[in-house]
Amino acid sequence: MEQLTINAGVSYPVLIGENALRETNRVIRELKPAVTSILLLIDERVYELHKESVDRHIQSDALYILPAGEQAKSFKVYEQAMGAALEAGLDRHSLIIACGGGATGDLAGFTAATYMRGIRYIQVPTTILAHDSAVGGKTAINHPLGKNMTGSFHQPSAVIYDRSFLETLPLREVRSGFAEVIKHALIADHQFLSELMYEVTDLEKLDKDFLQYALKKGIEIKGDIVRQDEREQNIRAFLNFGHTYGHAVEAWSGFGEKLHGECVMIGMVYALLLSEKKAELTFDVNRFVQWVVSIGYDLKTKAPFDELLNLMKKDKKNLNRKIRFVLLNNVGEPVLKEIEEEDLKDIHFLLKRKGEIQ
Ligand SMILES: O=C(O)C(=O)C[C@@H](O)[C@H](O)[C@H](O)COP(=O)(O)O
Repeated sequence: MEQLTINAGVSYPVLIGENALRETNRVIRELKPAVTSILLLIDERVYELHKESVDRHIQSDALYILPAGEQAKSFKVYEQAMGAALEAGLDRHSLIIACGGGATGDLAGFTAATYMRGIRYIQVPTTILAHDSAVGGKTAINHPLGKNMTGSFHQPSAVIYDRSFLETLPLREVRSGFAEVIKHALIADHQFLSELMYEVTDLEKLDKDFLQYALKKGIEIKGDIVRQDEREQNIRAFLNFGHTYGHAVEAWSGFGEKLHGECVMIGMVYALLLSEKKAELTFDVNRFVQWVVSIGYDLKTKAPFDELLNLMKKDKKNLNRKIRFVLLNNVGEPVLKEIEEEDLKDIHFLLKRKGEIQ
């Protein structure tokens, strides 16, 4: 098992490896002040598939089962989770444990951030996607008008990433999560991207050790950015590469029809095409597109431009009503730029053509 430390205002460990879950009770015992009671918020599918090891290694005083996937990030489920915390009698020294993918972590983290104005929580991510969302303290729920519109920066006390959860992930979830790994490479590390493009030819047959290496690398890249800018005042926005258009597609399709990472991949290709036009990108975007299509990403979307534009107008990176995009001057050289609507429209139709001939 490997251990990383994230420094983002506070410091906390990320344990990553085959049997990381076994460390849960030790990690909790080491928290100061001592934890008085524990509420486990867990994704229903994860509980179905991993009940035995979860019950054995996570000793909670109360448990509340959340709907699987993005549906958990609603005001209704937030109210229910808050109710579960109140009924369990959590106090200010209690702990919430989030066991599930990105949506579970975001909902549980937001519940912890707001319960009695903030209590501690631990992330137990169970998906590839959550190597990203479990680290860095962004917690939120969705609004029909936009993704993650109600939220808070609230760092976890620890992240316990047991890779045995990943073995039961459906291929679509693997693909969705891997988009965020690719994002970390694109924004920060040319060499890492080359390794991914060379090694990953079939997402169904990912080598376990290579996957752990890639997840750790992604977490290190993210940790380094979050250490410098916890609250997204500047460079943390780079972690949002692919998310401006991606979140718009996700919200347009009603949160669920397409998975988050599937939308982020569409958004990243969009941002790469935009980077060719509005930044100095000379990287071979066509080769990248061929690779991602060959490993199963679908770049098609039926979303009409005007509706995506209205959603992008609500993006959290915007300033003074101007849409701002993370572009790349090169792989590993992100830049935040204001973009005009005409350019956004041109690239929307360029991406549509690429999607149709993929
Ligand atoms: O941690 C960040 O910062 C990110 O932007 C990472 C994203 O991959 C993640 O999906 C995040 O939750 C999106 O945040 P938002 O601010 O665009 O809602």
